[in-house]
Amino acid sequence: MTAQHKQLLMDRGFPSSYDRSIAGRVTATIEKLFKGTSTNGLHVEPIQNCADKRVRTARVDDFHRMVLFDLGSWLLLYGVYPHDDAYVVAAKAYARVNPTSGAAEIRQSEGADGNTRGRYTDSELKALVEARAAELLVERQGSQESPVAVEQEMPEPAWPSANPLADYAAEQLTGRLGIDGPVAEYAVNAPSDEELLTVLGRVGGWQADALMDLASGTSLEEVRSSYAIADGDKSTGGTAIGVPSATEAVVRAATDERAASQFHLIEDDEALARALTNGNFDAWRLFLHPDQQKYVDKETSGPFRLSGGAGTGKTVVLVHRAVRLARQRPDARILVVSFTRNLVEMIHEQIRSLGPDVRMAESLGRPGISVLTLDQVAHRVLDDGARSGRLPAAMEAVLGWGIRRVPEYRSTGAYGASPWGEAIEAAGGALPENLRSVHFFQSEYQEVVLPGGNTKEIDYLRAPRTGRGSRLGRNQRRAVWQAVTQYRDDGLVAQAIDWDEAATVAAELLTIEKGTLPADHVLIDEGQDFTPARWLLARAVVAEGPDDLFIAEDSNQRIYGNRIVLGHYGIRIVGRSRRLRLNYRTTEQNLQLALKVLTGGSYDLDEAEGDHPERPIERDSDRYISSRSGPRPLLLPAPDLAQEYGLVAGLLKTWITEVEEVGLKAGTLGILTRTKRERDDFVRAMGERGVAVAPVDKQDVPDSTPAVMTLHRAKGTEFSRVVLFGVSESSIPKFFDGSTYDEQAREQSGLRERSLLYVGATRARDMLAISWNKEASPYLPTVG
Ligand SMILES: Nc1ncnc2c1ncn2[C@@H]1O[C@H](COP(=O)(O)OP(=O)(O)OP(=O)(O)O)[C@@H](O)[C@H]1O
Repeated sequence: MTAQHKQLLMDRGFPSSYDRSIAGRVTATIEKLFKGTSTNGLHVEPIQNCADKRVRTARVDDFHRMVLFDLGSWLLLYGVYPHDDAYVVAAKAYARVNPTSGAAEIRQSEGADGNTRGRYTDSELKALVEARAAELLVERQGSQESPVAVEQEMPEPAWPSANPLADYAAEQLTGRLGIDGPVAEYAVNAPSDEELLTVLGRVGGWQADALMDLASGTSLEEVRSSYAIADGDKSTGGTAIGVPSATEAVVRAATDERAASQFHLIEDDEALARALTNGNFDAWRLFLHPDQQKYVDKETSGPFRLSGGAGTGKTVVLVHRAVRLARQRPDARILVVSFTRNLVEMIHEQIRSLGPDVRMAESLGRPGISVLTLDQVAHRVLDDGARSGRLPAAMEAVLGWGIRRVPEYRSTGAYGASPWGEAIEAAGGALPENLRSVHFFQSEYQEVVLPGGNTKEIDYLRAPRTGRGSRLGRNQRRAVWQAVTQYRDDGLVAQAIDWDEAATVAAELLTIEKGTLPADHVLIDEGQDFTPARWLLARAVVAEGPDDLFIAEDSNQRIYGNRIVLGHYGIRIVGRSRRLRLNYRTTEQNLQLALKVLTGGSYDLDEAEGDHPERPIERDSDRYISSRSGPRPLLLPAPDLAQEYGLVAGLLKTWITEVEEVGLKAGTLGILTRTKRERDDFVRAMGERGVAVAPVDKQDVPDSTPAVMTLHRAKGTEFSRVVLFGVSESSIPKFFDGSTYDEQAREQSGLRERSLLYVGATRARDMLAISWNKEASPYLPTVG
């Protein structure tokens, strides 16, 4: 490599250091830097009296300069700043290797007072620790003076919670991990989790990441193995705080693969083009958390389940994994599945943006990546089955009747007119009144009859009903079967099947065809919401073996259907189940409120799978945590609906102005309601108050108008700011007629309602407001 041609290292903070409006000029500058620092118009200059003599600034435009480090054949891009700030940053920034962990870090030295990108300087950190030490002294003296604690029963507030690092000693963090002395001191003494995370947000870099991982329950040794590059006794070339390290040591540390979450390598034009898809360097494409990277790369011996709370980057991992597989195995048929067409479109776009070079399949079963819902997969399999002539036999095996062409599809519509409504009449009087419910029949059919392959009464009479609530006697089972027979007869007359039947028939077809299956690797997002029939299909589209099924799911976000056990449908994940814990989307304040909504619900599936995850989530030390801090959620109680509309209309007017001021569009605001009717009423009420908002159903979210949608539609989406509207006692939980047909159904409906609120509260990146009228929903935590 000649001195003329440079390779680039991009610091993780680089993409967020400048406004997107100058993205084009930043890219042009980087392209020139690639060709060499002496390229025309760059004016790459060293700085006088700087902390690190390798620092340079380069011209981006008349108003902005880039700060970078010239590290021989590598240029390390640090950030882009307004002209004057750039000089302040450049004078104080230095590149150093941490002597304990061996990790590279760019810091700003003592005394910097300009643009620090929101990060602490070395001297500010010292001051912070001294202030906390003084506070602690006062607290200790105070507690000695008044040792009598007043015992009082207090409702548990949403925040703040105890500092999760309080049990560590500062020396452990410094000695084992290489955390700076002042950061370690503060971390173990922080008054609460909220303050700890706010401070870590300003510490930034690998040190903040490592401490957040510790705070979410990862062990010290695991954290060390994620971030530490130090290799036995070999010298890291590290230096003390304030002292730049040798170029060779910095380059070695920053280009090590364990530094990939902090520095992105751009070695050639192709890598630059990839990094820059859509004209932007998106963090989710360039800087994966070490755990995310692990699950992108992991070669599994069979089905693998990746759990993780909302916003932990499950979809991001899935998208990276699909692209990684497609690059490594260009002829492989990779099927990526999500729950709705909207989500499928979103994932499709993300795959295109991460891997513009990878092959998208022309159709299911062809080489490349297909992104589909499982219902689309079922339809295509049925279509093939109709062409090969095997469809009637497969339908016969599942339903007891079959036809040669692909039947119509009918909705089972538990909330509207359902074909089950009439079929139930056929059950006669043997069933108790509470079980004469569309909801009961729908779930009995989905969870027992279809996956059990029941086509005759005798099959159903003997069928295990594991996991179902009410026990049924023989006569009651007979009555249920009468209704099932009627339901199927009605289907035959209409030549129509429902989507669960379609999935079961498709699974049957794939099993009896014995030909080539349509996929080599299947990656499933939103796994918590699929019914047994969809799992049977997912299992059937790919042969058992390495990397066959990769399932991302969050049982806390189950908002359809009931809890199920994958092992019952041939998907054995025992020993292959892991969890992501760091939330990238939601601020810690919003996340903690969302998690409190779940309190009281029992969601964990691992036990049911017979699995022993590396750490069950119930353990105290184990928790989801957010990498970002922000304002606490805004609570808007109102005495009646009209005033609730008024409050939210006022808030939206302010928010629209505020987001537009920072260059965002009003379409980044979301208002979420419990029902479609509440959504439509809301749109009308805002219109009357002069606030234009757009109802969103199947269509895309609008660009320049706040979007109003149901909590169900909001699954998988995100907004900069969110209003949860109508979180009133009268709206949430909402138990529809017949949905709570027995004790267990009631409990599961309650969990789904909690999950809906959790999903809603975790859609906001920056701000969350919650409004209600009269009494608040009982699921809303006490907020203190
Ligand atoms: N390594 C990362 N760096 C920066 N941003 C990230 C990273 N990983 C994820 N994100 C961002 O966090 C947000 C949530 O990611 P994603 O949608 O993949 O999470 P999820 O676990 O699938 O969420 P949910 O279950 O709530 O739908 C997205 O905006 C994504 O771009």
